[in-house]
Amino acid sequence: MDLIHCCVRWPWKNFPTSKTSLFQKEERLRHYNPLPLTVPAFSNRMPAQCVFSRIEGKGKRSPPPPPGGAPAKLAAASPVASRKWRSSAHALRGAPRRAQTPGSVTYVQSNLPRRPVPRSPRLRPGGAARAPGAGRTARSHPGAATCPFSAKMALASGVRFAPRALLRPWSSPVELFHHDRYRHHEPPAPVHYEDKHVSVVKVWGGTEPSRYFLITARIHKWPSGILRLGGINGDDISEAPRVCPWARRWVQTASAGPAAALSTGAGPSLPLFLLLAEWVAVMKLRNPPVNALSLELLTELVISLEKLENDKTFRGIILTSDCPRVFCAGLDLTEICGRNPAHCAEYWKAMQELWLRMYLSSLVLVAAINGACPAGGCIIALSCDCRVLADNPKYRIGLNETLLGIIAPFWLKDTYVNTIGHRASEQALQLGSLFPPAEALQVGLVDQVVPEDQVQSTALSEMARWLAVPDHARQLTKNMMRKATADRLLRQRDADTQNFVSFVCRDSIQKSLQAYLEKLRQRKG
Ligand SMILES: CCCCCCCCCCCC/C=C/CC(=O)SCCNC(=O)CCNC(=O)[C@H](O)C(C)(C)COP(=O)(O)OP(=O)(O)OC[C@H]1O[C@@H](n2cnc3c(N)ncnc32)[C@H](O)[C@@H]1OP(=O)(O)O
Repeated sequence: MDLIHCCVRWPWKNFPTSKTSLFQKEERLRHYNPLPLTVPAFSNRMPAQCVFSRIEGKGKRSPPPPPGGAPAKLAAASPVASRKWRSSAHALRGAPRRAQTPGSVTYVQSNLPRRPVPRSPRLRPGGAARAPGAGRTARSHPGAATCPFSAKMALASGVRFAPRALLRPWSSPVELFHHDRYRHHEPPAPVHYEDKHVSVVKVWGGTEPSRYFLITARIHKWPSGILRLGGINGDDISEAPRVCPWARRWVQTASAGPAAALSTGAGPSLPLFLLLAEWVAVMKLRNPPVNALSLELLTELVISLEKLENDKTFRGIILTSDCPRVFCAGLDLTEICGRNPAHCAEYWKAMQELWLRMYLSSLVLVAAINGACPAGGCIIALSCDCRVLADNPKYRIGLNETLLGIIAPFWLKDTYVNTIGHRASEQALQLGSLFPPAEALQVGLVDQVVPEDQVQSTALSEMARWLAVPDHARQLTKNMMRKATADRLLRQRDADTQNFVSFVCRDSIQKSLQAYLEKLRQRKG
């Protein structure tokens, strides 16, 4: 299994979930002393100030750490990073303004007189930034100096903007990078590009489609200005010509925010700013050939879930498959076929544990189902909060246990009933129905069916939608909806394990499992 964590620094620990709080935070932001901070180009320890510290004095910029180093640092620093930042923010507020170092481009001041900043701008999440005075001219105010994009960028690109827009969180550069915290880190892809607006200095992260990446780019008119562009892409970003229009457009539309920038064509059209507020982990199941739930995979999943749950910086997980054409083939039948009862018991306990963790997870779980999803695979998907299925008639989803001669245990049945209702479950369970996408959508097994290349981006938009809800309210509601079902298993866990073991260890069941496995192998031939 592969874990990919994408993260974005945001100035506040909790992303504002309502317009009011957004305004409040924006106000707070305005009053920060816009001192140039010298931070390492790839610092993981400045979750907030990074946003305002793109511009660094000459000779002061630390070289970026090797990409392999950053994730490790981040892993260590993430929970305390915001605390550290808070204390540095306090220190900053009282600190005297430093003289600008030669060569640094820290403040962007226009000659226009300052005007009081209106107090109630109209913010449109995801849309073009609109504030009183928008579209008339580029102005400066104390806060504008903190944004390295602001006036110069607008002048360079001809974009007309309002100063308030420059302060908008999503008009600031955002950072997004992907790394595999627990396993390995991919080397950055060699992508270079240069044009009159921007040159891409480095791309961090993989170039594989639908991966997360970070582009470090240089804005030409600001020799010392480094911009980091984060992105989520369904496209292959390894082709420079595709990166650059994206990057350029991002720059040009910075005043309208990344969401608008991403919807300009090269990036997916997402309300990205919501997603960018916190960290989202992407878990890719990777147990070839069919992501069968082996004991090892179950254990990995449980451990990873626990880690992510305990890491308070994460708010959501997107679960998807790294194996072509299969999301998850369900129980690994080789784990229960021809094995001793002790092994079967251990295996089933791991399955219960995973279901309990997923079903009651406080994180938002979105299943990006990019392949076939039978039986246990379907249960994994149903334990998530939301399911996006690729529109391919071969990608069928459902509980087909009866066709194997086995019976779905009560908690699998309950999960099914909770999702599609009693009558539909009764029918589907008895018939062992595997639904093609259109039918799965109709019966309510999945929430969206989209073209295959849009599964990841749709999952991300869904994630944004779920993350827009305050965590505590969403979590309590989830708990209220699901606890009784989970409690039922918790009360009967041992009995359920015994039932499972005695059932699958029966000779007749072993024979039918063997025959089924044989059939699968022959089908391949
Ligand atoms: C009255 C009291 C009752 C008490 C009740 C007690 C409780 C009883 C408990 C019973 C358990 C209930 C829970 C069951 C949940 C399950 O998950 S059961 C597993 C069901 N899974 C399936 O049926 C999926 C079968 N696989 C497929 O349909 C296909 O493989 C696929 C659509 C997923 C992918 O197709 P394709 O890409 O064409 O690959 P294949 O060529 O078919 O397979 C490649 C390779 O993988 C092997 N394989 C496939 N599935 C599994 C699997 N689930 N486990 C292990 N191995 C699998 C397949 O054999 C091939 O192997 P070789 O490469 O040929 O060796």
